[in-house]
Amino acid sequence: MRCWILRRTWWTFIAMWGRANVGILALWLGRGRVNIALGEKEEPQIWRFGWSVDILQDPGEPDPENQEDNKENEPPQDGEETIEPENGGQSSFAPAGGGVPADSSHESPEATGEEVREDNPEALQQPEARAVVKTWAAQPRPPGDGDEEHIQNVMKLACEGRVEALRPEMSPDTELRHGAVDGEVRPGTSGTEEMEPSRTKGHLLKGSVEVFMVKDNSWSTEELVGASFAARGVRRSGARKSHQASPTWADPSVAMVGADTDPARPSPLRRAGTVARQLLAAPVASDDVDLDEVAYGFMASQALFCALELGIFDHLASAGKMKVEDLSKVLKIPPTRLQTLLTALTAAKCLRLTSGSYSNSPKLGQDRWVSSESWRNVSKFMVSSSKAFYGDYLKYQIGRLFYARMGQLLPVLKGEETLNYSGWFSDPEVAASYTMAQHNGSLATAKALFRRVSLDHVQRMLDVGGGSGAFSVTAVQRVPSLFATVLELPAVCAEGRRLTAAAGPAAARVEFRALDATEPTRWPVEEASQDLVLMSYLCGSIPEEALLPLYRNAFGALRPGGRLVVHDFMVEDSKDGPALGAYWALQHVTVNPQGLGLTPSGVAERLAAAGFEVLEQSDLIARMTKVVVGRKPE
Ligand SMILES: C[S@@+](CC[C@H](N)C(=O)[O-])C[C@H]1O[C@@H](n2cnc3c(N)ncnc32)[C@H](O)[C@@H]1O
Repeated sequence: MRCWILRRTWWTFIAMWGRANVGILALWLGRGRVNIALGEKEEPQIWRFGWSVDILQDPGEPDPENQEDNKENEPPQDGEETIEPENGGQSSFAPAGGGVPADSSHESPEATGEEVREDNPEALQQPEARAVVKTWAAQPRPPGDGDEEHIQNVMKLACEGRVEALRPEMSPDTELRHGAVDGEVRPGTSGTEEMEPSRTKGHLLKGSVEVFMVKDNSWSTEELVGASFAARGVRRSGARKSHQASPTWADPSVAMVGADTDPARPSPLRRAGTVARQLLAAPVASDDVDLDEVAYGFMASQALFCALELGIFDHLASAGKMKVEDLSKVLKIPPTRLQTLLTALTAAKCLRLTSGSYSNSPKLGQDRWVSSESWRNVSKFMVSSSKAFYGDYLKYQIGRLFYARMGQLLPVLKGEETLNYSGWFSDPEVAASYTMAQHNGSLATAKALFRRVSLDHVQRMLDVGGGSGAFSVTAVQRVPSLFATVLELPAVCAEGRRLTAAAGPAAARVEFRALDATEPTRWPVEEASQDLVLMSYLCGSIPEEALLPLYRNAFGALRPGGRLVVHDFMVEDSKDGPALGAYWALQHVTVNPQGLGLTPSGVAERLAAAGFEVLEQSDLIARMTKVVVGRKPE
């Protein structure tokens, strides 16, 4: 027995010793890989942030006379590596790329550095991994290289914690990180425009870069800056190479290695890119509320609404950039006061301040490598000449009307009476202003909806609570034989007729009929005469008790096989978000306190109760609106 115990102890000791050695070896190997991944030179020389693979393989002083070097520093020309705005405009670098490529088999694991992640993910969290990134980013720029301003800007923004994702349509940070790193392709939407999956891939990669730069507060400024440069370098160089190498957009960094370097000797850029992606995948340090952002967000809202009211974005768009004194003369606002507004807008990233002048997001083709992707939203969405402009929606409806309504939330929650839509719109000015704003907000959404919901075989459509007729106009423009009837409150019908008239001859196929949807009377259409009934943003605007009668009316109006499409602000069935859907539901309390905070299952249950088969529940505007489709059985 003693002998057995001794033998056992001896073997246990040997096994532990062996394991310890393997562990030490693994750590050593992991450390080696990390060092390799971050660059062979302990003290990298002047770093050029990845504009040229050649230079990156051997970082050194760029030759100012060398035309190739200079070319790499030039901003890309319009049309190069860009997506046109109508495609969703998500990425100006990699039109449809990003994520992990479908086929990366040409790469050795060593070249991709993937084993760093798989074998030893902790290695990337080790201090030396970050330290090297830090050293790397902190390298001085060669004089005359022309990028100092950018570096300073990025550093400044990173220091202030202001470099972050701007896109409201993005998924939560964590998802993006993992989505990007795992190369997952997720359909998504951009604002109100639908994106193709391939573009979504690019979007995810782009998004991830922006997100990791900021959101993880556990990172030091140097780490953020360093990793951001790493990721940008990878993306930028890779996008060019993959563009040349293949019409399908693969992971830029991978494409770059495959196309331009010897896989046996991966370039420092490639390795650094891998590290950046690993860091990207690091768990989010905190999921806590940002109390200040929530509490003081209304001040930023007002800055934005005032800028829209004053036409600041339009002025800056025409002039390119303006000093506060010049803008003050144009707007006739005292310079000190205006300065305060401009500072707030700059802090909120609506504007950019460079050498004492203010500008909107840079235009495509300028300043791209640091800023254009993250600072495009104002130029794209808030300048009235842009196709994607929705500033009027924010200005007239959110800024002028809902902002004030929201101030009534507490009394309404406590039971105080409030005006419903019908009462609110008895003031024709309110009805007109609201409806005009809604038109500006809904046209793009309508296009996105009808890309999702087919109009094949739809000849007759009812647009209940159809507002300005934005959805009806879009539908009749798509289908030349389609007739649409908008059922709306009387004051809105008047404004709707005026607005649709501007849509040209197709508008003749849109008619407006007055109706209060809360009154369960029969609708002014024949039974079983409609192919499609649409309720966009109506169900959140009327009391819960009116919903089932409304759906029953829709059922009666539809032919067998016809569909009812409910589109609205909705939260998930779990009722824990998303935030934008939840805020809108809360806003609705101030106009419709008896309303149902909409969820897909809440709507679906009522559709089923009215006799519909529920065909689909899906997102339309990411994190904000959803669509539930019911079909009347044949
Ligand atoms: C946010 S707007 C949406 C308009 C349009 N469906 C769209 O998506 O652009 C909500 C609309 O519901 C209409 N609405 C609210 N209560 C209504 C009621 N009881 N009867 C008819 N329409 C109503 C409002 O007049 C308003 O035009």
